[in-house]
Amino acid sequence: MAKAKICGLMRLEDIEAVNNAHPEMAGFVFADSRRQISVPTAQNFRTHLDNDIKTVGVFVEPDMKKIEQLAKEKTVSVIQIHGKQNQETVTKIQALGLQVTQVIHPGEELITKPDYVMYDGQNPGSGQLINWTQIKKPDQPVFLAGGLTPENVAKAIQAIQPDFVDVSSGVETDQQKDSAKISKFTQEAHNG
Ligand SMILES: O=C(O)c1ccccc1N[C@@H]1O[C@H](COP(=O)(O)O)[C@@H](O)[C@H]1O
Repeated sequence: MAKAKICGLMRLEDIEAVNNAHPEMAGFVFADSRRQISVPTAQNFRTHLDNDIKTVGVFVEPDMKKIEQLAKEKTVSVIQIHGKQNQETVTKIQALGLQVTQVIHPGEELITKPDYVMYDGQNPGSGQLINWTQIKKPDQPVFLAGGLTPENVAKAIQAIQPDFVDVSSGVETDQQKDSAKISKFTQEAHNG
């Protein structure tokens, strides 16, 4: 069994699909991406999302002004950082009462002290599978991301035994979130 995070929600109907499937976390992308949403959109989505689903703000280079806004309005409770590791930034974000997920690549050493660690590829959100053979388990709860789908997630859980599995492209059809794929992915994660 692994917990699930569905990332890159862009429409109110995506929020409805996530409420129905009920993963543990949902992600809003603030990084430069076709999935990027604004802070007011994320605030609106948060009000429609079930209370017990944790929300995550996804950044490459953290924008502290946006992060302060997100913390103040309680729009997210976790910040996911794909960029360079920097302990000063991690500490600043934690001081706002938010948790931090540091993304690293297979084979890379963790040099910061985040709350969670995520293994993802060099091109986040591209649906590319990562090299599972180079994953070392840190002390923190670990997320596996990169190219997961409803079809391969059970195999990934069996191989790596991550605490969380994370998906964006793998639950889309024609670049939009697909409610049936979101349900199947979440079920497979919870049963895996
Ligand atoms: O989804 C994006 O566009 C994105 C942009 C910038 C940083 C991260 C992004 N997404 C993250 O990528 C992983 C894996 O995505 P995929 O399943 O391989 O498509 C996921 O954690 C998203 O949070």
